Amino acid sequence: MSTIVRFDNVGLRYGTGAEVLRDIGFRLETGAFMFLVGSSGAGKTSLLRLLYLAQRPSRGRIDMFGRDITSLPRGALPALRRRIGVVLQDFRLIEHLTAFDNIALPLRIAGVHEAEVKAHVDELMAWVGLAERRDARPAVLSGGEQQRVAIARAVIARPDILLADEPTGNVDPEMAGRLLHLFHELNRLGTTVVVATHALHLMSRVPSAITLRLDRGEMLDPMGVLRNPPPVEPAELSL
Ligand SMILES: Nc1ncnc2c1ncn2[C@@H]1O[C@H](COP(=O)(O)OP(=O)(O)OP(=O)(O)O)[C@@H](O)[C@H]1O
Repeated sequence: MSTIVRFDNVGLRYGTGAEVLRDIGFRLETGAFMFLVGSSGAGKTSLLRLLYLAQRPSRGRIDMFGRDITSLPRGALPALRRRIGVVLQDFRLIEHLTAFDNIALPLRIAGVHEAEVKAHVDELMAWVGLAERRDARPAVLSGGEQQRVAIARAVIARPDILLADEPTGNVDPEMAGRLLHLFHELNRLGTTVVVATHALHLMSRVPSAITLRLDRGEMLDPMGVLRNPPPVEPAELSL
C-alpha cells in the first residue's frame, strides 16, 4: 500500500501572524478515509488548503502523489490539482453554468465523450436529489442544492483524492447520510477521502475511517496511529 500524502513537521502562518498549524506530521495511505475534526478555528480548513495546494506551508515538507509539493514550481500545480476533487465551504460554482454543466465540467475537461457525460451526470444528479434542478443556475439554487452540485462536481471524475470541507453543513440528516454513503462508495472504488466535519455522529457510518483531531493548530494523535498507519488487510484492498 503506498502513501499518498505525507506531512513532515508542517507549520502554517498567514502573513506575519502566529502559526495556525504547528508541527503537523502524518501519513495517509492510498485508499484511506480520514475525518478531520476539531473545534471551530482549530485549523481544519487551513489543512485542507494545504492539501488542495491553495497554500504552501510556512515550514516543513508535504509530499503528495510521491512528490515533494513544497518545492514544485507553480506551473506543475494544475496537473496535480486535476487529481484532487474538492468541496469548499463556499462551493465555488460557476454562476453562468447550469447545475448540469457545473457537474459535467471535470468530465468535459478530461475529454469524455458527450453521451457518456450525459449518462454519468444524469445518474449522479438523480442520486443526490438534483434531477429536477438540471437546468437551474447556482443563483436560484438553495444552499443545500448548491452544496450537492459542488459535491457531485468534485466526485464525478473519480479523483485520486477527495477533500470536503463540512460537506453536510447545509443539508438535512437524511441527505447528510446519503452524501456520506456516496463518499464511502467512492472510497471503496479507490479514492482517498478527507472530510472535515463537526458532524461527529456521521463518523460511525464509516467504521474503517481514521480521525485526525486538531486542537488550536496542533495535532492530537496520542496513539501515534497517523504517524504509523497500520497495515491494510488484503481483503480491504479488493473492495
Ligand atoms: N486567510 C486567513 N488569513 C488569516 N488568518 C486566517 C485565514 N484563514 C484562517 N485563518 C485563521 O486560522 C485559524 C484556523 O482557521 P481555519 O478556518 O483553518 O479553522 P477551522 O478548523 O476550519 O474552523 P471552522 O470549523 O470554523 O471552519 C483561525 O484562527 C483563523 O482565524
